[in-house]
Amino acid sequence: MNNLIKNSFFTFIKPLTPSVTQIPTRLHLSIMSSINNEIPTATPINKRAQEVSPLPKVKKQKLKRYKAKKADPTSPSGVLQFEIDDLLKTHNLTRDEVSNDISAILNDFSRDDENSITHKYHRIVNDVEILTLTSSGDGLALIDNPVEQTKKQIAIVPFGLPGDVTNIRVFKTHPHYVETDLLDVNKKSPIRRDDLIKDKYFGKASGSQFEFLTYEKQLEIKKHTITNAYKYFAPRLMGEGLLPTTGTTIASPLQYNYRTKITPHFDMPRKVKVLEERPPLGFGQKGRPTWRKDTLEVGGHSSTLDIDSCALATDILNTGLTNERRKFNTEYKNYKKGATILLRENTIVLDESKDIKEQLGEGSRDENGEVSYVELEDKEHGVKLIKTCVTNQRQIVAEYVDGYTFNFTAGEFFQNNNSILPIVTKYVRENLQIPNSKADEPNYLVDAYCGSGLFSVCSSKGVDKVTGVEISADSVSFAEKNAKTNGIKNCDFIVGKAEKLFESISTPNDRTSVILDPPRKGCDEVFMKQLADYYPARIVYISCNVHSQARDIEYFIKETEKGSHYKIESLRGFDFFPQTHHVESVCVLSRV
Ligand SMILES: C[S@@+](CC[C@H](N)C(=O)[O-])C[C@H]1O[C@@H](n2cnc3c(N)ncnc32)[C@H](O)[C@@H]1O
Repeated sequence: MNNLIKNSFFTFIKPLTPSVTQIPTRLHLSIMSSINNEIPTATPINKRAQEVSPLPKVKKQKLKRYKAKKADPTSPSGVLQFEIDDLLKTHNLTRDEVSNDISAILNDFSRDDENSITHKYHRIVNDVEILTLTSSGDGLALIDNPVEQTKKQIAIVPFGLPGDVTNIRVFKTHPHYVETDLLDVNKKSPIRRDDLIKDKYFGKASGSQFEFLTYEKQLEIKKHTITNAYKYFAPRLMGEGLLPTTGTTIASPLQYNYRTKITPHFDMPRKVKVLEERPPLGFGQKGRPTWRKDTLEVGGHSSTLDIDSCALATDILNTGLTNERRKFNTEYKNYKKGATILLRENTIVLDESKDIKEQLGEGSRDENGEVSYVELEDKEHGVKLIKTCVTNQRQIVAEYVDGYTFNFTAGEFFQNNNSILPIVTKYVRENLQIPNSKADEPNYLVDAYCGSGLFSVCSSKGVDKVTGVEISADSVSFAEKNAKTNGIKNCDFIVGKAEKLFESISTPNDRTSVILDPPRKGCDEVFMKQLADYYPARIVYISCNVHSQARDIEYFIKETEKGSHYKIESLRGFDFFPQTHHVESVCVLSRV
C-alpha cells in the first residue's frame, strides 16, 4: 500500500480527490482497493501517451463482495452478536466504531506485500487485556483498529480469561470482530489456574476451554451463560420479572474421563489419491496458539491434531483409541478419503455365572486380537459392570442408568456423560410431579423427543401411562425394547414429528406432565402453540442449547394463547460436559 501511495499513480489521483491524509480512512481504503483493482482503467490520464505507445491490456479484476452467512441467532455465531453488543454498550461504543473494512481485505491483491492492508489487519498486538468471556468460552477484548485511528476492533481470544493481559495474533477479519491466537499471557487473570491443567492438548485442541479454571468457577460461569441466554432471547420475561434466579449449576460426579463417545477423525490431504504418509488422527486444532510453551509440539501442527489420549473420555475409550490408532498405523493406505472413527462405550451387566469373554461381544481389540474391556462395580445396585469400546456405528450397545439398561445403535444419539444421568433423571422425575395431587389421582407423562426412551423409562414409576414421541423410527423401536427389557409396561412410543403427538394424546391435560428434550435448534412455533393448546399441568424443558430454550420459553409464555397461565418455576444448569463451555439447561413450568 505504501509503495502505491508513493508511486506516480498517487500523484495522478491527488488533484481528483482530497489528499489521502484528509479523507476518512474508510474511504481511503476503498480508494486504495479500487486502485489495486482498476489501475488499468486509470490510464486515461495520458491519453496522448497511450496513443503513442499503448499499454498492454490487463484483465480487469472483479471486486469481491462480502457475503454474510445466515446464522441462526441461537447458534454460537448468532449469540456472539448479542455478546458483542453487550461489550459495546459497556464501553459506550457503536457497531460502526468497531466495523472492519472487509471489502478492502477481500480485494487486497497485494496481500503478499508486507505493507498491504491484509498485513496491517492480520498482525501481532501486545498487552491486550481480556475483558469478558463469551458463552463459547473465548475471551473478548478491545484493540485499536490498525488503519483507522478513531476506531476499535473486537478481538476473540480463545483461552484468554477476563483480567489476563496477553499478546495475540489477529489472523481473520469479520465485519465486527477479528479472530486471534493467544501467543503469550503477560499478566494472569486472578481466576487463571494453569496448574490445574491435566490434558497435554489443552490450549491447542478445540474440545475443551475450561481446564484452567477451578470446577466451582466453571459451574459459576455456566450459570451466568444461562442467565445471559434469557437476557438475550427472553427479554420480555426478564423485563417483566417473570424469570426466577438461575439456580446453581449441578456438578458432574466425574469431571474428567466422563465422555462415553468420541469421534477422532483424519483428513485426506488435497490432491492426494493414495496416502503415502500416515495423516494425523485426532481432533481439530483451535487456531495456532503458542501460550503453552511446554506443549508447543504436542499433536503436531496440522488443522487436525494427532491425539493419542483424551482426558475427557472414559478409560475404555482411551484403550480403544490406542487400539484403533495402532490399527490405523498399518491400514491408513486403504483409505481413499478422510474418515471419522466412532468410539462408543458399551456397558454389560456381568453375569457372574458365565465366563467374561463370552459376554463381551464385538469391540475394539488389543495387539493380541482380544476384545479390550474394563470391569467396574455398581455398589448401589449390587452388580458388576463390564465396559467395552464399540467402533461399528450399527452395532447395538448398552448404557446402564440408575439400575435400568438401555440399548441403542452405537451411531445413534444417547446422552454422553453417564455419571450425571442418575442425577438428571431424578431431578426431571421429581419436577414432573403435579402439585397437590391426591394419592388416588392418575398421573400421565408425555415425553416429546424421547430418543431411545431414557426419560420415559426413568420416570415411568408412579405414573399411569407414558407416551413418547420421536422422529427416528430406529430410536422408537429401541425405546419400546428398552421399556420391555426393564419390565415396564406403561410406556407407548410413537414415530413422528413432535407436533404429531397432539393428534394421539388422549390423557387429561390436568393430570399430564410433558418432558421436552429437543435437539440444539429447539422446538418450532407450531409445536409450542399446540403444546399451549393442550395445556398440560407441568412442563420440564431440557436443552443442550440454552439460547434456543430461552427463545422457545419466551414464545410459549408471551405469544401463545394460554402461555400466560404458566409460571417459570425454576431454571438451572446441569454440567454434562465438565472442562468445556457447554451446559445443559433445565427449565420447569407449572400452570398457575
Ligand atoms: C437431544 S435428543 C434427546 C433424546 C432423549 N430425550 C434422550 O435423552 O436420550 C433429541 C431427540 O429428538 C429427536 N428429534 C429431532 N427432531 C424431532 C422432531 N421434530 N420430532 C420428534 N423428535 C425429534 C432426535 O432424533 C433425538 O432423538
